[in-house]
Amino acid sequence: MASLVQPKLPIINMDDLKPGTESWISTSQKITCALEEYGCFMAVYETVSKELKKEVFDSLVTLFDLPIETKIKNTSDKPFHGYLGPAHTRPLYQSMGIDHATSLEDVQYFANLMWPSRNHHFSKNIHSYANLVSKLENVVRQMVFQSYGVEKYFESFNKSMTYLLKVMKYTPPKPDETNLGATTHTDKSFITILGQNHVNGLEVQIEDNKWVTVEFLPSSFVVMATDPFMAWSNGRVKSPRHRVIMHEKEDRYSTVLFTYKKGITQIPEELIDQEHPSRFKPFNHFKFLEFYSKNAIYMDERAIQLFCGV
Ligand SMILES: O=C(O)CCC(=O)C(=O)O
Ligand SMILES: [Fe+2]
Repeated sequence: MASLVQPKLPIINMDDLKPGTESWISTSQKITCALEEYGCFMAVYETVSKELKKEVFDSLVTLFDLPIETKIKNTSDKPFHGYLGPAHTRPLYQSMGIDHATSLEDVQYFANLMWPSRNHHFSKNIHSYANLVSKLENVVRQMVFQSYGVEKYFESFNKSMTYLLKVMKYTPPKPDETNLGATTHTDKSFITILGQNHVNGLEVQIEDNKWVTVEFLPSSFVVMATDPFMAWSNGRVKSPRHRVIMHEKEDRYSTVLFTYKKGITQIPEELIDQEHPSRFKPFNHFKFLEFYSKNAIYMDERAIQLFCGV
């Protein structure tokens, strides 16, 4: 008999974890299993306080209310890093990118473009938020590296990581309009950490034809593996397909912290053995992004296979 229970993503508490403690070790095992089975999990992370979260999401309402002439000033020479407006394939979607969002000067640069008369409040909150979320990314990456016995590569990885905070607004569909907020894809960052206001809409494919609607808990983020992370792990972690469907009548705001790795990413030799023959060649992450932006034949994990699969 078919089960009536709605499948859910694993929920893992990510607050106050100290390397070497029992809870660190057991959490490392849980997240590695979750990333291998689902490619993502829900992280409960109260380190980002409710007050800060409210400040950030309130400021996103103000940000997206700016005139289009202002929003298009958010440009970048890197693919998918600048303002993206609604298009006929995604009429409900807008996004903006704050590159190097863990640096206060870079957030201020973005804020000064949007509000030439200055908006210190925005810069301060976005900068704190990006830093706290980047700490979660660091812990997740360190734990996975440890679980796979390749922690020796962690420090050098940290030195070449860059952070993009992407912020999104989805409006509810008008009658006769598609309710598709974002089409099915896998992510092209290294790790994605996703947060939202109170409006759900993210769906993750956990098996063929089986999608879960992610019901965010208070103080939670979804941690998601990606094509480059899957390739780095030699196929161990899953790069989950996901999409956004707008069922609600309210605007949905979300944030993603995307990490990107500069230079060449090597697949650790420790992750290649008889049971796991080599599946990917070393790759340049930003070159992959460029390749993907010009050859969007596949929006899912087949893109990285095409780029650097063995
Ligand atoms: O807004 C969301 O929940 C998902 C956004 C997303 O998948 C992306 O930007 O890659
Ligand atoms: Fe995504």
